[in-house]
Amino acid sequence: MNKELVNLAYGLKFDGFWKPELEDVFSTDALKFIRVLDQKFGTERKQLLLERKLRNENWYQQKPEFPKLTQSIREGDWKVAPVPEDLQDRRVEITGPVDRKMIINALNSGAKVFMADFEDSNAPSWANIVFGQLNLFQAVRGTIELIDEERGKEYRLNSETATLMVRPRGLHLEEKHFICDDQAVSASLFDFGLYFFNNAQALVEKGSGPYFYLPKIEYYQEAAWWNEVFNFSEAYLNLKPGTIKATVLIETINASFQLDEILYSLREHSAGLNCGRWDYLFSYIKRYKEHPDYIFPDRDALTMETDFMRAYSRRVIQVCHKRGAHAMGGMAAQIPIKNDPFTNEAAYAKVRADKLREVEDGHDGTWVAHPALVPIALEIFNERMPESNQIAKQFPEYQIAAEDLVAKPQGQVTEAGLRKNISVGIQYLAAWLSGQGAAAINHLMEDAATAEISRTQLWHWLHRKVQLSDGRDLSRDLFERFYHEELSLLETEINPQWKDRLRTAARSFHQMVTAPELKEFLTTELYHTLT
Ligand SMILES: CC(=O)SCCNC(=O)CCNC(=O)[C@H](O)C(C)(C)COP(=O)(O)OP(=O)(O)OC[C@H]1O[C@@H](n2cnc3c(N)ncnc32)[C@H](O)[C@@H]1OP(=O)(O)O
Ligand SMILES: O=CC(=O)O
Ligand SMILES: [Mg+2]
Repeated sequence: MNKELVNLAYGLKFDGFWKPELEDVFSTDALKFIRVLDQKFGTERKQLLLERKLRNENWYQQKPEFPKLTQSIREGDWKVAPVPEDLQDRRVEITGPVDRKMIINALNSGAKVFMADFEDSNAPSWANIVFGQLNLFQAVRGTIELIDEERGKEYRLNSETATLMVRPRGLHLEEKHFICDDQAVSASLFDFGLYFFNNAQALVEKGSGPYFYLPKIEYYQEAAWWNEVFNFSEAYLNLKPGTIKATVLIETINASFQLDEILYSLREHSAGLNCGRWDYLFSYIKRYKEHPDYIFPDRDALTMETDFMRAYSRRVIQVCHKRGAHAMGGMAAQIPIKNDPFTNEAAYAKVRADKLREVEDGHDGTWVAHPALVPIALEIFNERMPESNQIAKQFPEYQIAAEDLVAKPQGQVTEAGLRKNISVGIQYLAAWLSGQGAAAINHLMEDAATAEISRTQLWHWLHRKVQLSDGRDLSRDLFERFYHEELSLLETEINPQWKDRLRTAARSFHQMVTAPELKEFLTTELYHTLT
């Protein structure tokens, strides 16, 4: 890419570093497409975000209900368009950031689908974003490889690989390295647009297609916006309408009330829904932050067995199957524990139990965070779901009312839970600020969604001066004591070389937790600090 040419020809201002090998991805035609997308859809995205903000103000004071305006959609007899062959069987999907080695490992993992993630598990530094696009460009063409000389390991794709899906960043995020009319372009349009423009044709030619996961959608109007983006993009490349397929993550409390509407908005492009449980909890805590009766217990107590979580996941299954769509399960946070077979087995047992509940409840597939968990989840789904999916199974017996989706969480807030949130939050932020969007902390997968639960819970508990299980009220002084003790502990354990980074992360985390207002996303607050 010639920087000056881009600046002159397309009115885009480019402000990132450049490497010649990126030329494949940043052709001037691809950049022109980003420019066109942003011009055509950028203003409406901002409008949607504004509406989101207005709707979310005092959300908790409104009676939980399914929208009256769209009753006919909920009661209507319609189905989504069928999905292509390579999206029929999605029993196990592996996810991971758009890192070169992980892309190769995930595609070779034996999972049916790999979701390459620009979102929760990716810290959106310019390097991660652009090399992520290059990695995917080569993955689509089968040329991606990595030679790790130090470990004497070479990575290439097997002859059979997982179907590739890509998760662009959410609507709230921007890509600051591309400026269009003095404004940063939408990160959603940037990630989607570049991947789509560079790869859609090649994917179709090899019998697959441009498939996406859409994160953090809150209202069906946002799904309708994506649908327009898809229609326009297909026409731009002369692709058959409906070539793009997308699974929407149901990971906000608002979206839970609009499942039919979201599927309907995308019905020619829909590849079902997925239960993004971690962001869902984060969203629920945010929307109920002012409610006098809602206190969320320790993070560990908020499991999929909790009434409101079970109601949410079962409703996703019920609605998806009624509409002929896949209902995908979510991510258990356990990952393998090396050199400790006993605790490792306990972690695997938790994953098995989670996948068993999902398949028995009616999910058509699930997510795993690590290649070692692919066979574990496959075994459960193979045993209980002999067909490619179980969409044909209807669940009229699931009687889920609006109130069930927001049933009050039960349980206690403990000192241990509080300390864990502080420690995990600081450690995750330190990883994120150094460019790593997913990390293994306390043998669990942590990413932006899980860390957000820790942050919002602490903010909520502190601002409500919550009573701990031992009877103490959480005063600011008590919080400060826990915070400093947890930070000191981390400082003694960390390699001295990383101490400064840890302290910077701790300062940012502390600031967000003690701020008078709960910030909507840590990723938007801290994006400016990522280079
Ligand atoms: C809330 C949500 O949005 S969930 C979805 C988003 N989150 C994710 O996708 C997280 C995905 N998982 C991960 O990022 C990783 O598993 C982590 C960071 C949690 C742990 O990674 P590591 O510390 O590297 O794990 P570990 O050392 O056990 O890895 C062993 C091997 O598996 C590979 N691996 C681990 N996880 C993955 C993955 N998800 N995809 C592909 N390869 C993986 C590693 O690269 C490593 O490869 P190598 O042996 O060739 O060097
Ligand atoms: O994206 C998935 C989630 O659980 O959040
Ligand atoms: Mg998420």
